[in-house]
Amino acid sequence: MRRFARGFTIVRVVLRHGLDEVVLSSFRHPWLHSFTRVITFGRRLDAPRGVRLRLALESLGPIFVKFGQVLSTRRDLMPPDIADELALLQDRVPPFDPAISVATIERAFRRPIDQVFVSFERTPVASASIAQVHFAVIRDRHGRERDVAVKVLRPGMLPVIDRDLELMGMTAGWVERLSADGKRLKPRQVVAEFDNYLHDELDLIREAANAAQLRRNMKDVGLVLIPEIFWDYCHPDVLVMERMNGVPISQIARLREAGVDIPKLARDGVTIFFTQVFRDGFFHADMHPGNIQVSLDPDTFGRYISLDFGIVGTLTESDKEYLAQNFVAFFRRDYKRVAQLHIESGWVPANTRVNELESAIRAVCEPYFDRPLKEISLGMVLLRLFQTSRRFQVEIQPQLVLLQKTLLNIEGLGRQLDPDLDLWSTAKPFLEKWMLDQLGPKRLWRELQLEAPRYAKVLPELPRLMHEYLSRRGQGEGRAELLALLAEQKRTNRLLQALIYGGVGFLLGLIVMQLIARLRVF
Ligand SMILES: Nc1ncnc2c1ncn2[C@@H]1O[C@H](COP(=O)(O)OP(=O)(O)OP(=O)(O)O)[C@@H](O)[C@H]1O
Repeated sequence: MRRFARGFTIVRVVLRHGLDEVVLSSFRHPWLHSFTRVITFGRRLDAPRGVRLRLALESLGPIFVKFGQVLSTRRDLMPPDIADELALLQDRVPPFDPAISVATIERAFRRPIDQVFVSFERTPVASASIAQVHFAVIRDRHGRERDVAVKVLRPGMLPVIDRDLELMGMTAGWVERLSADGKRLKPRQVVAEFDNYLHDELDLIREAANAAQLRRNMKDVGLVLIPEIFWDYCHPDVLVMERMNGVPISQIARLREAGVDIPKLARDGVTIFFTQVFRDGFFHADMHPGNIQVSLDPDTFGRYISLDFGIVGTLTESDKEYLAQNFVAFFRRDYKRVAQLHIESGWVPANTRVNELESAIRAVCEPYFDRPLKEISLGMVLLRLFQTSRRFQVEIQPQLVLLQKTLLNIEGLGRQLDPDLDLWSTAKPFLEKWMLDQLGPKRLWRELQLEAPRYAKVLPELPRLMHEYLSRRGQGEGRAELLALLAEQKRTNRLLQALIYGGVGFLLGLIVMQLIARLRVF
């Protein structure tokens, strides 16, 4: 019954905001259009479609707002006017009663709150649809008091999320079946991805693990601080981490006044991003200014502070390699190579014609080279490439979409800090060094080291494996082949030995003759 009522509310909101025009525009069933025209007779719609969609999602509640935020990053699927409007969605909800935070913590740790924390601030510092943050003090393993931030999950979210997701899934099914664009847009897949993403966000242990991994990765870079996780105080519903004290990155005037080198800050942001992406293949993918602060503490002055680790992106070795090569080929204007890389990496179907893709990519990229390099937005180039790929039946990989979104965030942030920031010259030495590492002896040595334990295990087993193989193959052809091979190998070895001994003997002979000749001279 509840599901029915919720479904009814959704239809009402869709009709009130005139979204039937958007939803039904590609539907092939004329009776649906006539029917909605009749039931919405006399309706006036003044705002553009993107604004109406944003307002509708806001009125449907936080889960739909989150859905809109996720959709805004899928610029490979959304028309630009809608994506821009969805990007304005704010996850603003009133805080929940602190008594609920306390109850959640007490349930998680099965102790009264004053036995969990030395002190706990009931008024939250921030509140969003999924969680709320409070400050507190704990006693760590060494008995020291530590200031912490406590993230508490909003209770009862799971059933609400599941109900809304079920309705979204149902609607996506209709769109896929009835809309002419259904096959390309893959709405059911989009909802399934959102489902995964939301359920991940409901597990704060996962977020804590992301933070711990990023902190370890970034330790030697010395440009960014990531809160320490207090694992003894973590639970799927509660995350306790070091409390950070920084100035929000958006307060540039305050940072400048405090003496922070702002252009360096912009360059450091790019370095951090490229290190996370290309060195580690593990990057913070929610880099909006609300999650970034700058430290003014004398020991860590001018360093970034990263917060909120709910969304991270991961890249495989081959993704990283192809991306780096793409960037380098792009800056050399080698569009053929860019096209070949897209095919080799499997980002476009193998039967794509290189020259067609090459000329489409040229049309995307060439206009950028009329501008100074510092004005080229790599995020924008990637976005255009994705849009071009749509014509080539490409299914954009989710990790690349996350990367492109983060790149846009970083560029936006960097240029806000320093309008003269030249992203390419900041990134180029990094990428070139990385490529050298990938292809050079360092990489070979690293791979040998990685493989060594496997060889160490396999080598002593080799005679046994050989024997097993021979007995399995019995006296048949296989055995004869193998024996022939072994005989051949023995012959080759003998030949090599003869050559080496012969060569060494010849050299020794030459040296002795030279010595005798010299002795004669003296
Ligand atoms: N370790 C911390 N130290 C100090 N303040 C923190 C810390 N973690 C979070 N905060 C504060 O809480 C706010 C919200 O935190 P966070 O972004 O992690 O929550 P969220 O629920 O994921 O919010 P949103 O989804 O809106 O980004 C931060 O902007 C910051 O002000």
